[in-house]
Amino acid sequence: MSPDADVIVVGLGVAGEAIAGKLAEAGLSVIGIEAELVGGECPYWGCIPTKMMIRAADALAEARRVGDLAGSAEVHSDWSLVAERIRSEATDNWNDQVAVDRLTDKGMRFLRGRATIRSTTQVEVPSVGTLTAGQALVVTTGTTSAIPPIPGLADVPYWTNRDAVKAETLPGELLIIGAGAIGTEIGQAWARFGVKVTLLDAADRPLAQEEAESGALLAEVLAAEGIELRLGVGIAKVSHDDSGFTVELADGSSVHGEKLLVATGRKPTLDADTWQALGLTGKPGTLPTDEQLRVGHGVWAAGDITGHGAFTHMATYQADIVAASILGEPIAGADYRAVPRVAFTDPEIGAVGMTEKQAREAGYAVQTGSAQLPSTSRGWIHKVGNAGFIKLVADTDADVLLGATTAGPNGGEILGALAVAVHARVPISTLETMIYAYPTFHRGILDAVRDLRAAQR
Ligand SMILES: Cc1cc2nc3c(=O)[nH]c(=O)nc-3n(C[C@H](O)[C@H](O)[C@H](O)COP(=O)(O)OP(=O)(O)OC[C@H]3O[C@@H](n4cnc5c(N)ncnc54)[C@H](O)[C@@H]3O)c2cc1C
Ligand SMILES: NC(=O)c1ccc[n+]([C@@H]2O[C@H](COP(=O)([O-])OP(=O)(O)OC[C@H]3O[C@@H](n4cnc5c(N)ncnc54)[C@H](O)[C@@H]3O)[C@@H](O)[C@H]2O)c1
Repeated sequence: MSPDADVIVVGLGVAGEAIAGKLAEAGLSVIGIEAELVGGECPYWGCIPTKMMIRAADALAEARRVGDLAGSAEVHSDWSLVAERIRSEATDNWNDQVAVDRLTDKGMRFLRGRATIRSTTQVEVPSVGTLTAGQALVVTTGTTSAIPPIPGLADVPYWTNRDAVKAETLPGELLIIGAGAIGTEIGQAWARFGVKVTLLDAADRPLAQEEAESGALLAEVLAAEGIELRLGVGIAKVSHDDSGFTVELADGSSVHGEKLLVATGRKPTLDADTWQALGLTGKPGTLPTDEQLRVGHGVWAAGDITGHGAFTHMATYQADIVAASILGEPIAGADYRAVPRVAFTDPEIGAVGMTEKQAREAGYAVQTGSAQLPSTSRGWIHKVGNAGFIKLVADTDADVLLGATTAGPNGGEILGALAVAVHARVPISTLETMIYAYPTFHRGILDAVRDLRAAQR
């Protein structure tokens, strides 16, 4: 029996859309299957709409800083502008026709439906039947919200990021379980629009995977903006009645609020049958891949499902490798040493590579150096809203950086320089002797390098 296509791509989110488009453009016959919306989580319920919220919330915060710097400003927030922008500009009212057309114009055959992977070459699609790939099966099915097994939670009408992104009006109060990237970004943005936000996390600080200093700084800033933080305490029970949600904590206290957002991480989308169909053993989880993103013979994966960081830039990075690998083109294998992360809070928390703890646990000879932004020229000029720091994590044997954090105004942009340094293993002696423009925030890197050198002496 002849195959139905050279390549079948299951899941047309960020990674699948990029791979299917590249392969179709290169002349392969490609079938792409999507259960929901082509583009996936990022454009419709993730990165883009939440960053529109943050852009608006940051404008409110800056306007409120006028009193300290330039006179006075009366600020009135109006969420309807944000909701309308998300609906019309970001998501086209959650309609993916433009994205579908972009792919079909490249020659891809599009199928809407939830595919079931039957083997390393065969996929079943409702009302279509079984399809066979001749050359490659690409699994790009992403992740969904992980809902923890907290007693009572499954029985209450909690929100995930999807409900928050679709909100036409804001509640008076929002409880958020999870002070990670989603919880802190949405929590701060909504608080700036007047919502009384409570952030709950079992970990003792926000962004618990990042440097301890990042969490401490963010906790201080969020508290100063009126957000209640209940950190380092587990959640015993959740209940809901006409007056809203009650979250009972393990220390015996409780909090009450109108809406409850659960932002406790993501989980991979593959069940046990799919896992077996792909020839894998053990418990289903994220897909194990080699450096060309191969899961096994004729099967590739990319994006969140590979477990190398749930970021759009990871999905697109891996997509390029998958497309080249299938086309037999030369490309460097995946390298995860310098994965950049940015929490788009204010201050932005940028980070790349290893944290100090990770570097020490990996056995490197570690030395750190840091600079506080308010003590730099630009930070001092900036004044209100200048909280932040730059922290470098060095391998003193090799004299290169293993990781870095850039917290502060434009922290995610300043990160760029240090992402290059970690990725390209730029010698610290080079970072020490290059010229940094004055007075920029990134000039703080030089202060942090000098602090590192002083600690080495
Ligand atoms: C609130 C939020 C904010 C975020 N902000 C950022 C950010 O600022 N920066 C950043 O880099 N990342 C951000 N992310 C993460 C980013 O959205 C993801 O890393 C990215 O979407 C991953 O792309 P993907 O293709 O792996 O998966 P997805 O985008 O999840 O796409 C997977 C697709 O596969 C489809 N699918 C699944 N199973 C099947 C099946 N059996 N058959 C057919 N189709 C199927 C799904 O419907 C989905 O469309 C954010 C995420 C969230 C939730
Ligand atoms: N700016 C960005 O790039 C961005 C923004 C949003 C989301 N994302 C991606 O989406 C992923 C998911 O975001 P997220 O914020 O849901 O996850 P996360 O992993 O960043 O944070 C989850 C938080 O929930 C807490 N938690 C887990 N179970 C808990 C429980 N039972 N009780 C109390 N607290 C609990 C954890 O301690 C953690 O702090 C992120 O890891 C990131 O990859 C990226």
